[in-house]
Amino acid sequence: MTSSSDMPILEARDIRKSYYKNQIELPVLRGVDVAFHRGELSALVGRSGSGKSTLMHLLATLDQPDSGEVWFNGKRIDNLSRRVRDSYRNQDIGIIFQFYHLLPELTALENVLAPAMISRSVLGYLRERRSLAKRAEAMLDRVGLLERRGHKPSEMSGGEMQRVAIARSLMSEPQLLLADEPTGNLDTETGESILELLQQLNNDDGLTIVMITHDDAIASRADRCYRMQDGLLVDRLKDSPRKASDNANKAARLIA
Ligand SMILES: Nc1ncnc2c1ncn2[C@@H]1O[C@H](COP(=O)(O)OP(=O)(O)OP(=O)(O)O)[C@@H](O)[C@H]1O
Repeated sequence: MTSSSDMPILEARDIRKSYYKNQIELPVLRGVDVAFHRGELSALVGRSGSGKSTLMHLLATLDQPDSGEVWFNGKRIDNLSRRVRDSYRNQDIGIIFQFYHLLPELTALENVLAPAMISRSVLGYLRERRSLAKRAEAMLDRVGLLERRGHKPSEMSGGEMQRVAIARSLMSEPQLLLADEPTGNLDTETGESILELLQQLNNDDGLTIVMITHDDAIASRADRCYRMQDGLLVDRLKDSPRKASDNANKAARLIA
């Protein structure tokens, strides 16, 4: 029998996805099975065009597969209504991207607050605005950027913008962070500091992280690593089940 701690937090089952150009089918995912476990830092590594971002979009329910299933915490989520999928995305997962996706007119603090504002009614936001602002400051502090709270993206470095994006992704206390090439736009040293931050969030807070990268050296920092090639998962490169159970216990303690 599978105990709840063995159950993957996020799972893709036989996922297939094609794009069409001039009525010609381009199969991008050709039957992907992959399971990510609570408390682990996992990497999906593969060359450009292997289908990593497409898979991440499906795992995040930003798009739907042609066939196959996506499961989160033991529930199928790919076939839910748009509204329920949106709420999964807003509440249960955090997402960060290579190019940060910050709003240029807003300060760091306002960017961190933006999803909380958008997902609430005006009244709901006004009622909670003090505690939300406090939490946003705590998240900026967590990523080492509190003193930059009033800076706009144009006044920040790439590494700082990625930290703001990470702080924003943590606002809803997600169970899982999906990171698409989180260091892809950064120099080696800055990328290293972002990787260290992700490792801290994983080790210290028990946050489950799935990181997409084309870089083997970055992927080697993960506890578990899967290789994608031409729309298929071809290799499971390493496992670390002990870390998983340690972190699952840590996450359970945090929730309690
Ligand atoms: N909306 C789309 N329409 C048509 N083709 C697409 C679309 N999105 C992606 N593709 C194609 O699907 C394939 C896989 O793309 P995907 O972005 O998933 O790969 P990737 O491994 O993440 O690559 P990269 O590291 O360069 O982002 C590529 O050949 C790409 O050109």
